[in-house]
Amino acid sequence: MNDFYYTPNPDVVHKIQQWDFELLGNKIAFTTDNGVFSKKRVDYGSIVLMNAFNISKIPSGKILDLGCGYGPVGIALAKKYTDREFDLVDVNNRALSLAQTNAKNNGVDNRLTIYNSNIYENVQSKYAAIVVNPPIRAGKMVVNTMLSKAKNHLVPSGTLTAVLQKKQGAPSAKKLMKSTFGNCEIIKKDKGYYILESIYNGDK
Ligand SMILES: C[S@@+](CC[C@H](N)C(=O)[O-])C[C@H]1O[C@@H](n2cnc3c(N)ncnc32)[C@H](O)[C@@H]1O
Repeated sequence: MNDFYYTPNPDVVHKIQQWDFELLGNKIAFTTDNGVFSKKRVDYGSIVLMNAFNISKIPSGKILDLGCGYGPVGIALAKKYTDREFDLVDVNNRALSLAQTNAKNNGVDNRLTIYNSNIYENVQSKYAAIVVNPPIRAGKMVVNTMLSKAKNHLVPSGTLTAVLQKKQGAPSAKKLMKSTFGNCEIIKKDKGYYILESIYNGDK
């Protein structure tokens, strides 16, 4: 049996929970279950990430919520920024099915596309922004690939915005993002969570 939230099909008995949570000024109804990340409340790092995300800095186009879990980041951003479309991807099918339910129950499913992808494996589009709260427990290879390959999935001037705790590798993630993109800023620090942001300036 495994209840690892970062596997395709967590083998753990279902325990559906429903609760409301205020994000970016909107009350959002969530359904969660065992076998998904942060099932009892929205993760604090994800809240810091969505609060720091600055829509006015990004070009026009779709936004990718990478490792969406049951959907808090993508759904909260979609509720707030009603002229944008979003793709939500995750490797965990249970999380994806909850994200679909949550998108529908909060009236944003018409602007969200939710699908399975192991990192960027099934990601075809280029995005105005990628937001990610990476799965530290899945290991460095997964986290580093999410950060370093983001470049291939952004339009010029698009941004990668990531949240990591200082103690879980934010400084080395910053170095990796800087070496990949040529730039990386810490745009927010809150209770040990760092929000790192890089801009894709196009390949010259
Ligand atoms: C830290 S959680 C964040 C979840 C969600 N964004 C949130 O705010 O609650 C990281 C997510 O990455 C997903 N993940 C793990 N490995 C992955 C992979 N190889 N490809 C895509 N997603 C993955 C996990 O299933 C998990 O939902």
